[in-house]
Amino acid sequence: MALDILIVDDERDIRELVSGVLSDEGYECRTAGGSVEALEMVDARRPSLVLLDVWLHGSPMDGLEVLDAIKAREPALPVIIFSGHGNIDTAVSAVGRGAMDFIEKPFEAERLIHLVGRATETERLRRENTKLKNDVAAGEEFTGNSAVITAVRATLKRVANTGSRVLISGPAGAGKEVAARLLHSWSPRADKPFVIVNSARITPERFERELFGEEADGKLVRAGLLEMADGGTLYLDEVADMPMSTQARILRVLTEQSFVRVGGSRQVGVDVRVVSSTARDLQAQMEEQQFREDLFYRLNVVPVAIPSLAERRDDIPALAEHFFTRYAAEQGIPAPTIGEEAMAALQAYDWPGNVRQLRNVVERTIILTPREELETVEVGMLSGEITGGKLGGGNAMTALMGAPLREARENFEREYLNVQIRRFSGNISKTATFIGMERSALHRKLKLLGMVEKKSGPDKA
Ligand SMILES: Nc1ncnc2c1ncn2[C@@H]1O[C@H](COP(=O)(O)OP(=O)(O)OP(=O)(O)O)[C@@H](O)[C@H]1O
Repeated sequence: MALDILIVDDERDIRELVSGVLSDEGYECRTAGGSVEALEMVDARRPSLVLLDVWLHGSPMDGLEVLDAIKAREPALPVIIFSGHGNIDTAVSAVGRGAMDFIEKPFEAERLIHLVGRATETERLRRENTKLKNDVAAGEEFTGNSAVITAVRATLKRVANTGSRVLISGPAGAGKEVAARLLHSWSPRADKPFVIVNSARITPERFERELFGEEADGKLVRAGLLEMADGGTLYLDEVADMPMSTQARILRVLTEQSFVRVGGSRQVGVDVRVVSSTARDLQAQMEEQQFREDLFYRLNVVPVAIPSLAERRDDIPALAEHFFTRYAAEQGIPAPTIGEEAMAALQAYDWPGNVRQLRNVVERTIILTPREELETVEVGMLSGEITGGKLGGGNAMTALMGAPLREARENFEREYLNVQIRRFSGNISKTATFIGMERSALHRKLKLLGMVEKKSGPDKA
């Protein structure tokens, strides 16, 4: 995770010496011999720290003026001043003008390393935090062991090292971002930033500024998301919401690995891996001229589809346990066990909001249930939206009471089998085992009740 240091000194020997010492410490160094070149380099790519000489012979600006120019661009960018004997006063005034510290020439390598380490501490912490956040999100582990999620995980693992572009499709809340973070954490870019471009939340007017940053009179005004993602992964969330004009520009970035900031003319080079996601049918968007076909083919090198939770109900137990454990830990209580009936209700529900909704339901259950009752999660603790009328809820019971026994029994059986079959994703063998019936007997029962077997699910036997 090399931090980028810009060394500005008119003496070549000093530049080379400092750059040698710091490179040995694992920093990436750029050097400039004069003020124009120095500011040019700051504008081309924001460094993590600038080491700046007070005297810059042969330059239009001296060190203090360069310091002012840097602070005008990026007040938060740390600068350390090199001062010679006899200009300590100047160095002190530089600190008054925003320099972080100064170091007197000639200096010991140890002192230089110490000062640079201290000056870059904030930047290092910021990067480590980003990494930590990525790890935590990846720490979601992309829970689930259904066949489809296992296959998705295998694809992500296979392409993580390659740098190929990946397009993740699936409905809202299904886990597209979790998958993208996992891919990033498995890639060689893991310790570089994972930057999200949330296309649905950025207004079309602001889009290009957000993505490409701004420049005025050749000077950096604000770095954009692309620049911040340099070396890492850029996640284009809900890519179909990107305005057409931006689509054309992003296409150029993909082919040239460089771009021009808004209001600028210089080419800024970046090395980013682009992972995008969509909940919409991009094919239809293309037919309606809402999405560029050439961009689609560039982004969709490796397609990864994450189905809705209802299409992979076998993941529900693992996900529910994962969230109950997590939210119980947050409340400082032991992870509850999930009662059989409660689990059946969770597995039978359709989850229009997918994994996000499941997570919210679990969180709500943990918060709303008194602690002493939380040893086992019972069906009654789950919110009505999950159990509503499906599992012997009030309405269903009233309907049964109003019917003769035979009809009531048939209605009950129909309802019961419906839930169980959905719970096992249409797998008749698993359903039969669970309800304690022979498979053939279950077939007969379903026929008798006029229930058509679901055509989905791994086992249509
Ligand atoms: N496989 C998973 N394992 C653990 N948590 C998951 C998983 N999938 C989704 N989640 C949880 O659901 C939340 C929503 O997932 P995510 O943000 O990845 O969805 P998405 O498909 O990107 O949808 P959207 O575009 O609406 O954000 C995540 O914050 C995470 O808590």
